[in-house]
Amino acid sequence: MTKLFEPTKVGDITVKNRIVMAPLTRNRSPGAIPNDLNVEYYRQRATAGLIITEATAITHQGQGYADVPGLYSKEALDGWKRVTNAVHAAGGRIVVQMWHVGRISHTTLQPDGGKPVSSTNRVAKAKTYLVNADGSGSFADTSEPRALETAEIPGIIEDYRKAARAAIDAGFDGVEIHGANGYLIDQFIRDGVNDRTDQYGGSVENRTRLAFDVVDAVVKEIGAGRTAIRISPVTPSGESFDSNPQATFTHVVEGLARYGLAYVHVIEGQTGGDRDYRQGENPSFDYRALRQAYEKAGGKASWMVNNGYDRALAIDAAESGRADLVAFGKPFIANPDLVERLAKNLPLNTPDQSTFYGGTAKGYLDYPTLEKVA
Ligand SMILES: C=C(C(=O)O)c1ccccc1
Repeated sequence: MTKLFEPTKVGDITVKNRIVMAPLTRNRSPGAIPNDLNVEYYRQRATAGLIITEATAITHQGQGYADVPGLYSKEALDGWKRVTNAVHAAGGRIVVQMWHVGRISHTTLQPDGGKPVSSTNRVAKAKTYLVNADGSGSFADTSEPRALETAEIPGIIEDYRKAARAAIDAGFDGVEIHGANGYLIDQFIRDGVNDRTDQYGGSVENRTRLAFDVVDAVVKEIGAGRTAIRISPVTPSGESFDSNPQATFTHVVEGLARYGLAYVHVIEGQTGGDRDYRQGENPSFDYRALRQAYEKAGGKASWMVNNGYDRALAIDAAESGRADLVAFGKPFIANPDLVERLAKNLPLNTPDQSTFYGGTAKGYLDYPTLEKVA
């Protein structure tokens, strides 16, 4: 059997294979509280070596889409406890993706209808998902943000620390800090978004300060072996842009190397799109060089790759050592038993895009598994 299906250690977490369920927003947790549907959805997919939950807001301010779950209320944490119990009972391992959306939000989703916060006061040309009074869902332009005051930033870091502690107390095997896809941390990292003049803006050292302060706080709270981070060097999601992604993200991974993290999760290319997406006039991003820089700086975390992987590409990535773990998104939506299908090289169900966001069990719990079609 190829390496992709072999067990391995990811920080403190022992996983039974290298196939990871990528974070997938599904907008099926009204009130930001995980419910029975969510429990069953994650339980169905527990044969993954590791499940990364959908992006989960660390605070009300960190929420940017309707009906996504949170990590900040007792009801939500009780709901997550049921999810982690179900996944563990099924032999799975699960980490939560901790999310602060920054400016990718809408005033109607913010505390007291306030402005979303970011590194900048410039609005993103981006959409967020709202649920209308009649229960229907729709995408809306994100609202104009306000730039965080310097004095507010320690409070944001504290919010991540508290959420990480709450996650472990809710039974998660670890946390993935969402540093990708144009959300808050990425809004600080990218020089095309961050226009600050304080110690969190300008130089790459300053722009990455928030990312490292968050990693530092989470590692100190729950341990490096249960802490991971996701980055997306070139994705344009959330109108993200950086003038020199190779240099910027080489600095990011060199800084991460000192923490002994469980894994580093890298989205290769445009999230959900072109694997060879380029920012502006920059050449193709060199992902091998990125990992080499990480390891040259002393980094030892497992290396997780994502975006557009199929069976052959994933097997090659694992066999060649280019990646330790491969995360699959849409294939896991439609195939709860993806691991078995990949291991036996059997056909995959096709995901139904119309039921990705919002709704009920349809397109969420009802994809057929092999045993059902046998
Ligand atoms: C959390 C997301 C991300 O990381 O891109 C997301 C949010 C809404 C729709 C799809 C994806």
